[in-house]
Amino acid sequence: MKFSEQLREKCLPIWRQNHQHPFVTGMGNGTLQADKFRFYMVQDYLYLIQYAKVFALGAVKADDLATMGKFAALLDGTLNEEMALHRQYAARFGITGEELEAAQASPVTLAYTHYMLHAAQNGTLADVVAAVLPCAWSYWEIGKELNQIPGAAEHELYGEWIKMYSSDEFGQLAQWCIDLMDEQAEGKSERERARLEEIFLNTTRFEYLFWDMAYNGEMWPGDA
Ligand SMILES: Cc1ncc(C[n+]2csc(CCO)c2C)c(N)n1
Repeated sequence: MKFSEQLREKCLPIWRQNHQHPFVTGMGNGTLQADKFRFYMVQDYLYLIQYAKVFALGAVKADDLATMGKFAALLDGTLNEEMALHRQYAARFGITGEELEAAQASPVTLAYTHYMLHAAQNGTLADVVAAVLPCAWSYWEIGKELNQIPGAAEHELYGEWIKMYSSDEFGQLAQWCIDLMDEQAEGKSERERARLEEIFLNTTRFEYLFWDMAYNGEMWPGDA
């Protein structure tokens, strides 16, 4: 069995919880309250900034030009395309550029992004991939599932999100990460594989916590 298949099998119960989370099902059937998505958009913007840095670390840790180039392209795409799209999408929810720039990371956003950065900074290329893979893979799975719901991709608020993450372009990125994970896990010791599994499991858990944080609008105690 491929390493990525092992990872998926191990995390399947959490993936199921992600798919059943009211934030996710609410995007699919259009019942999610706009203010919950608004909260998510702001936090996700902050998340993407840090995620871009993890891609930059992928270029640092890679030891062949093709992989370095791919991480550099992902970094460019995230910073100069995806984040611009995010700002446009956010504007539809009344979120201004100033609000995005001034936003504070919630406890879960901070914990999740710092965990990924810690794993990436202190580990090998395999650690970088284990940290980013659940984000790409789980969003693709969720995007594809929601896209099968009749009318979901045309919903005026959540349709764009569903179209973006179910797109072939996004699927290719997820598949590239899966293949790189398998390639990097090859020949690694049991101990190293266990560490990669732990990173993958923890970022998978953080994906769930991120949906939950957005659904409940969780900020720091005392903050609005
Ligand atoms: C909490 C959270 N998790 C995953 C993603 C998905 N995602 C973010 S960046 C990226 C790679 C392509 O730029 C992917 C797949 C998200 N947006 N927010």
